[in-house]
Amino acid sequence: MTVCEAPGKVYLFGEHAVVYGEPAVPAAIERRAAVTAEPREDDHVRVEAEDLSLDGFTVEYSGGTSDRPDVDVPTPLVEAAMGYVDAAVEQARDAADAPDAGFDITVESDIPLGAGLGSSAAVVVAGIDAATRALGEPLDRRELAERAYQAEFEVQDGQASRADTFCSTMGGAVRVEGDDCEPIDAPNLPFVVGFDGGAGDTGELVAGVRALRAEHEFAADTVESVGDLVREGERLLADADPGSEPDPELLAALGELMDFNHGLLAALGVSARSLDAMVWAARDAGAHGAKLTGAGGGGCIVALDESDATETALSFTQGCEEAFRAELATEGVRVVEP
Ligand SMILES: Nc1ncnc2c1ncn2[C@@H]1O[C@H](COP(=O)(O)OP(=O)(O)O)[C@@H](O)[C@H]1O
Ligand SMILES: C[C@@](O)(CCOP(=O)(O)O)CC(=O)O
Ligand SMILES: [Mg+2]
Repeated sequence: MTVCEAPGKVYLFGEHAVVYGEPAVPAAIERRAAVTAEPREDDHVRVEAEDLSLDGFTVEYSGGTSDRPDVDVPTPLVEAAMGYVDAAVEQARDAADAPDAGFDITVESDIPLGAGLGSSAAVVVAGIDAATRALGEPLDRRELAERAYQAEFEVQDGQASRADTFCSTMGGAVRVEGDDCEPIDAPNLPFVVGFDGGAGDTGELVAGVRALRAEHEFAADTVESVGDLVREGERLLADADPGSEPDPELLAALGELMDFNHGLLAALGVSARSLDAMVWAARDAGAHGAKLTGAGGGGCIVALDESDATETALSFTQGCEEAFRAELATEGVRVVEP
């Protein structure tokens, strides 16, 4: 039995624009998905995903995607939920040259689903790592990240960047621009997350931005402007002392860029009333800056505040279901049981 766990992430800045080749800076946070992989004698895959919103379920199916699991929940829900685990198993089979390998897979996660904290990437990264290790063919982290990206790319119909999967694999803060992915030094940023209890459909939201961008030059310019502010944010981070407590001037400058980034994302149509309400509650509470994180449409915002004021204000904000401090996860995917 092999167990690996991988972290979720917040976007300091750059989501959506990163899909079109602009740079983005996500940072891994201490909320993890743990995947257990136990090889089987046959070619079946049995998946236990207790944390899924459909009250959790267990399914068993044989190799290949044509054979759908036999469970008592609507097929589209199962397919949506199974997609990433399926894709991870396929990548592991391919990497280990074991097309008929079967597994018992268990997923346990404390990352809310579809909320912009990268639960899909964490499941895929931990899943491929656990399954390849269980087959005795561990991957180096660069290959693991690349295969995890391929898996997300397939499930999301060709609409994915390498940002989530690279960040979840490596941990810490990273910068991603096209296929150029590098860990970066970052100070210990005081992230506060607000969660509206809902979710957004990543594929649909990305497709919406794609359509806007194709239709209006000003939407394409907006995407480019996101890239410009990310480049400015990168310069700020590069000048800061890595690993230290950030000084107030740096926090103020990063926060200003986050505020700007949220405005541009809202212009691109991916914010929501609940996300805007949480962003404003954070700003009113004195956060240095606040923005939605991830695909948007619903889910989470991230704010910078070293005091407790933002977390407290969010917990009293209508539409905010949960507020918590998110520590930077300096370690990416890790083995819990070899
Ligand atoms: N604990 C889990 N078990 C199985 N699948 C999961 C789990 N967590 C997330 N997933 C998969 O990831 C999907 C959400 O991914 P996505 O829409 O990209 O949002 P995000 O990555 O922001 O959480 C879920 O619908 C499900 O398919
Ligand atoms: C919108 C996007 O930039 C980020 C999506 O993040 P999440 O799956 O919502 O955590 C898409 C991508 O980069 O693959
Ligand atoms: Mg995702």
